[in-house]
Amino acid sequence: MKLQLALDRLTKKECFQILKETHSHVDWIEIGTGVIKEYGMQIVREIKAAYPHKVIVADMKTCDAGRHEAIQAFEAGADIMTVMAFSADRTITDTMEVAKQYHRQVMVDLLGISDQKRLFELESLGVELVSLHFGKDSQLEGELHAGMFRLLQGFSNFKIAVAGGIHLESLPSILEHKPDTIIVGSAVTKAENPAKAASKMKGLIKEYENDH
Ligand SMILES: O=C([C@H](O)CO)[C@H](O)[C@H](O)COP(=O)(O)O
Repeated sequence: MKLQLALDRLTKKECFQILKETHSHVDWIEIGTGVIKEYGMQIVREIKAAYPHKVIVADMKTCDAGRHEAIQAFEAGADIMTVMAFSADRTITDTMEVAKQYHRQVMVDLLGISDQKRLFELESLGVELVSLHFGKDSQLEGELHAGMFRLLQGFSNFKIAVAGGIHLESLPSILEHKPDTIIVGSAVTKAENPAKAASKMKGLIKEYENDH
């Protein structure tokens, strides 16, 4: 299982400081949507240049103009870009077509999707990687819960990432669902000691993998 660190609501200086402290504990680095909106594709370029061996996820949250935005992300050095599951099919297939040309990947963000019908459609579009996502604003009124994994029941072909306010206490119950990637933002970036928080997260993941 990979640990993906999401850099959200941070200045560029803070992003680099947190990466300096945590990079050895994380597998994938996500440049958050808000950070991209603040600094543009340049920050994706700079983080890829600083961490060339890490998988860089540009959280574009593309919902239209898929071809253009996928090119933007991959040209900037992203290994994975995100597109919203509620987008038009054509938006999703265009991003995947560009990804194929660049030998990169697309992560389809399931934020707001609660019906398996869309999952069947995504499967038939050839989607390979999805992220189960409990949004930041919803986190003000609740928590990512195990029931959300029901959406993906029966879909063995998807690689699954999971995100949404995951913290040290909630991580063990998420691990039980064996996602391929665990996305963690605030629990690390807002921690008093981000390195310690990331190392504990990675430690729990490794421990679970050793035991199962
Ligand atoms: O995608 C995200 C969210 O929509 C804000 O842009 C976050 O990267 C994702 O939710 C992980 O962050 P935390 O919820 O803070 O763990």
